[in-house]
Amino acid sequence: MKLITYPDVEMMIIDLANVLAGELNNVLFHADRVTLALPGGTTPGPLYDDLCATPLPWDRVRVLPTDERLVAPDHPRSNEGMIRSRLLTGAAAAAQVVGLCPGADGIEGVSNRIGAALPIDILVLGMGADMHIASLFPGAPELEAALGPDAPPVMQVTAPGQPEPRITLTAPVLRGAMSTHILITGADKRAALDRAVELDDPRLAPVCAVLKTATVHWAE
Ligand SMILES: O=C(O)[C@H](O)[C@@H](O)[C@H](O)[C@H](O)COP(=O)(O)O
Repeated sequence: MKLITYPDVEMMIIDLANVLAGELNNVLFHADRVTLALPGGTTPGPLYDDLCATPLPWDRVRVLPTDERLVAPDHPRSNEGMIRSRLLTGAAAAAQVVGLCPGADGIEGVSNRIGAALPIDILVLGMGADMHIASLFPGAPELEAALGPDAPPVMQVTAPGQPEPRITLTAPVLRGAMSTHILITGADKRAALDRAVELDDPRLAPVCAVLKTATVHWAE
């Protein structure tokens, strides 16, 4: 794990947006398309506000939410909706979002749809103070299966304490990313990160599924 500590959140956002722009361009230098997996939640919005202004061939960028609440894309709690409103604007309006919201073809259909966008090239994750990433929550009955080497690429899971069930990319897909960034702020999440490093067990701290190869970006 590499940990970068920033003097403030604004500096962290500016730096990470630059890093992501560089990584996206590097992939696009030798590939037709690039898959960028992004979290929902409240932290990454300002990152998307910065990133969307980056001049790059956004029409060759596939954006994959790391997870989704089981709500319609136009619902205020939708991660896809948040990503569309904060990232798919300006230069980045031409990017393609591959959503996780199941249609009539259910989770099978989601799995088929995201297949063409895998493996992930560049992964950005948030983390909860309970050490969850995406919607891999400690204590969820489906966690063991979602962490396993034979997990399907995407699963519907329980999210303890959350208002609705979730759809999440599973650990093998997240671990398969070429580059992984974890974006966290505040003392609670910094303490949670230290706890995860100590536990070193994804069944107790799901972030451990990707931590060893991740760059963690943190500001108070
Ligand atoms: O659906 C979601 O909410 C996210 O994908 C989730 O994994 C998020 O990254 C963490 O819960 C941190 O959320 P905050 O950024 O709101 O603290």
